[in-house]
Amino acid sequence: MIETTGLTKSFTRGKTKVDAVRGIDLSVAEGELVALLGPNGAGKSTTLRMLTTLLAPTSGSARIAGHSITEDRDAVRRSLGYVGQGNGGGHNQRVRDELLTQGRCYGLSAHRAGVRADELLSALDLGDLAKRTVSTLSGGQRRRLDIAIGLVHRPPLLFLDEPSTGMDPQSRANLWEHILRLRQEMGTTIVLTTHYLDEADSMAERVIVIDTGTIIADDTADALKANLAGDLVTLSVASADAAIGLASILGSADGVRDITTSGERLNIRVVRGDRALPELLRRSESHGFVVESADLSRPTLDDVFLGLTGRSLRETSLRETATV
Ligand SMILES: Nc1ncnc2c1ncn2[C@@H]1O[C@H](COP(=O)(O)OP(=O)(O)OP(=O)(O)O)[C@@H](O)[C@H]1O
Repeated sequence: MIETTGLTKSFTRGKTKVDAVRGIDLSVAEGELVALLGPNGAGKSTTLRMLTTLLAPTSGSARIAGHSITEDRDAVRRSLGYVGQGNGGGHNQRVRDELLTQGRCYGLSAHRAGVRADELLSALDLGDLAKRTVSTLSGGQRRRLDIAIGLVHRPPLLFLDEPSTGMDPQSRANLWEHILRLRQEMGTTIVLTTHYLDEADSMAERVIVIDTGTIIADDTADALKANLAGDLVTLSVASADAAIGLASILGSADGVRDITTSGERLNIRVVRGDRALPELLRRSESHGFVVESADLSRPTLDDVFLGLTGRSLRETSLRETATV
């Protein structure tokens, strides 16, 4: 559905050149649900804007549903829906009229535009709001309308740029219910960007981590967490000396990747915490160390980002948001 080779975009800001996207090679198959995850300014939106033909790449190429984004823009646009970061609905239109107008823009007859509008109102639970003016909708309702607008022409591919940013947890969960249902019913390929680590973790089948314009990891959330971060076992012993002594013994245990001590605590990165913990406790005991407490925590995608870049995604995003 999506194939890119060396996709690159540079901007010139005054005398400064900004390399927003630096040679992205990407392949997304039909029906996949992919999250692009990265801090502010990583190049996620610029990538989406190139793939949707809104921005011309500086170099490299991409094909959407077999069509070149530079040579066959009309066919590309017919193949995709794009829900950008801002709300797309005309504020003074009524909800159903907005969908009718969009359908007409895509060349549907008045009758077919009406049928499609009603289908989408029902699919996105907007039926009760059909006569409401867009400006009176809540943030979550507007986002659902945006998605309906993106789907008017039945595209096989839908791009969502931060679909749930700024929503409360309940509205986010509701939006996701709709996204997942649409996908199940229509088989739509979905590519979205998000800042929400938990969202990428639980909803996407594949997570592509982008930093400074390049892809730095691409896998399922589980595989990224297992391969790049690992679980964290924390053991406490009686003293800092005991912790240092025990660390030298546990370092060679199966599945241990890294051990650090902090006072009487040992922080042990392991491949699979559920398997490693019993072995670590057995070893400690057989060498005469008394473990006073043991804790196992699973990594988050933030740990993955930290492992890859040495920076926390959460902090990077917050810091960069603060300096905008
Ligand atoms: N039109 C533009 N002119 C100049 N620089 C731009 C332009 N659009 C984006 N950039 C710069 O390109 C880089 C990537 O921006 P982009 O919006 O793609 O990041 P992002 O990952 O989508 O960030 P966010 O999560 O904040 O939306 C940033 O440094 C941004 O300031």
